[in-house]
Amino acid sequence: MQVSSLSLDAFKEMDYWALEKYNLSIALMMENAGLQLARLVAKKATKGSVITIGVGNGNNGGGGLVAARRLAAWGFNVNLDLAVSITKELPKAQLERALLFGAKEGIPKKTDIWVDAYLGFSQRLPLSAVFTNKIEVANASSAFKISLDIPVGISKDGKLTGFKANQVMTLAAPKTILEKLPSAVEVFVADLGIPKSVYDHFNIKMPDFLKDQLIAL
Ligand SMILES: NC(=O)C1=CN([C@@H]2O[C@H](COP(=O)(O)OP(=O)(O)OC[C@H]3O[C@@H](n4cnc5c(N)ncnc54)[C@H](O)[C@@H]3O)[C@@H](O)[C@H]2O)[C@@H](O)CC1
Ligand SMILES: [K+]
Repeated sequence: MQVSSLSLDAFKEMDYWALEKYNLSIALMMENAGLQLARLVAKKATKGSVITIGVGNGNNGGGGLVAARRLAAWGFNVNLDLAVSITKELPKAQLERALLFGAKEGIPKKTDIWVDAYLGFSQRLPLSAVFTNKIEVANASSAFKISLDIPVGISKDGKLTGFKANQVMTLAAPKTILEKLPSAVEVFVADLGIPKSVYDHFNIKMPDFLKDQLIAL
């Protein structure tokens, strides 16, 4: 029987296998993730929308920074809430590009759309104080909230204890941890460019990415 949702560990295994077997790189997949995230944000935004993207020092942050660059390129007002110093090679390069494209560092007075690319599937609970403080500030804002991959601070049983996302854009395949989110939270799955043979190998149903690379679940 094929499954459609994966545990985070099963997803990491599939992801790693795809990277190795098909000579894919994280940078390449991050580019796909960031483009789909930018599309989802742009659907919600209007011309004058103020967008804040919360960024951590990992690949989740890197995906958020690709989205920041794409949104800035489309003319949006993009702000970056850097939770920690961005020192890792890949997110650092993405940060430099996003700034060159016109994204600004800092939290503006009012945000219309707040994106959580603070932490993704490598987050360990409890979060450090710097992240809990960031989540508190974001949750106190009236902004529409979108999480990349999984919300920062989500508990193992899927309780939305952290960032209060209105939408979650998860990558490549649905994750079981997202099944227990409140029903009002809209979950989307985005195409990372992983081929069908990888889904078949792991006995997972591939979302119909031929139709659209961003699918509402
Ligand atoms: N193929 C892939 O693996 C891809 C992954 N992408 C994204 O990358 C994410 C995973 O990236 P990473 O593994 O770099 O990690 P994350 O971005 O989830 O986390 C970054 C780092 O935060 C630190 N951290 C973890 N728990 C913490 C805590 N409690 N307090 C403070 N710091 C903490 C860790 O050092 C961790 O490495 C995914 O969720 C997804 O969004 C995408 O960008 C593209 C492709
Ligand atoms: K996230």
